[in-house]
Amino acid sequence: MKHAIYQMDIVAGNPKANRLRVEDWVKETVKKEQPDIIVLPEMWTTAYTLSELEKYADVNGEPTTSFLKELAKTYQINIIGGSVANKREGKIYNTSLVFDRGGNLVYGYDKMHLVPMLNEPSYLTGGREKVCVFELDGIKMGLIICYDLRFPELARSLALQGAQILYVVAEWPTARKEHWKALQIARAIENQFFVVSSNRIGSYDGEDFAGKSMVTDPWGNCLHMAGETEEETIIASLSLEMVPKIRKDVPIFTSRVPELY
Ligand SMILES: NC(=O)CCC(=O)C(=O)O
Repeated sequence: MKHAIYQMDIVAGNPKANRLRVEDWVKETVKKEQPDIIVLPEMWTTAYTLSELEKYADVNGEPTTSFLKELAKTYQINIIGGSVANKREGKIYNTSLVFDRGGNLVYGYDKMHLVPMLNEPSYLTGGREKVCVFELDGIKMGLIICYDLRFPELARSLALQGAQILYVVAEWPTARKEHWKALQIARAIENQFFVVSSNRIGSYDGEDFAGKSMVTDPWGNCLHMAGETEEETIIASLSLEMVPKIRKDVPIFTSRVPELY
């Protein structure tokens, strides 16, 4: 399954400009690489303009849903749509949307762990739906948003539900870049699945973002890592047969005794 991961800079508070950038990137990348699936970062329409989200947030998932749906259908690609600020019933969520090649919305997720270090709890509402896996091209996958990466129980739940790939869409700051790398490798090793991430670069309101979008295999090898400061596209084909092989060779899922812990 060929992935194209967009490590992008984000124009703060300008959803229209960011949609144009994504549209151009998809057009160019599909022409050059014919990926099966594309991956975008967290809050890619607005950046962390939290105090202004009343103005910039989507309303009931629009216009992002129509925009990504159209891209998926036009280019017949699966889309892990990063996340966007999304207003529903007077509350703003940090919402991820996933589309298949036919433009069908196959999964939606509201970020459940809001990050205190970036002041999210003052502006956003955390999702309270139980997480689940979704399927694209017949492969089970899970998706988490940035700070969620620090909660191993969440990734484990998705692995137990059969995920072979975990996507992490992020705006992870440079200040904690060592955690970013180590946590992805840890989640990959302990759950024996691929971890694929898209992080932004650039700065907003005094915070620098780390880039270093990554692809880690189920053995914990980092197969790809982007740089820290430039927009980049990672192209990665995943050998999914590694997942059952490693789960057979190091059978942690049959060795677990969850009733004891
Ligand atoms: N956007 C985020 O969730 C940032 C998470 C973060 O800064 C951290 O976990 O550290």
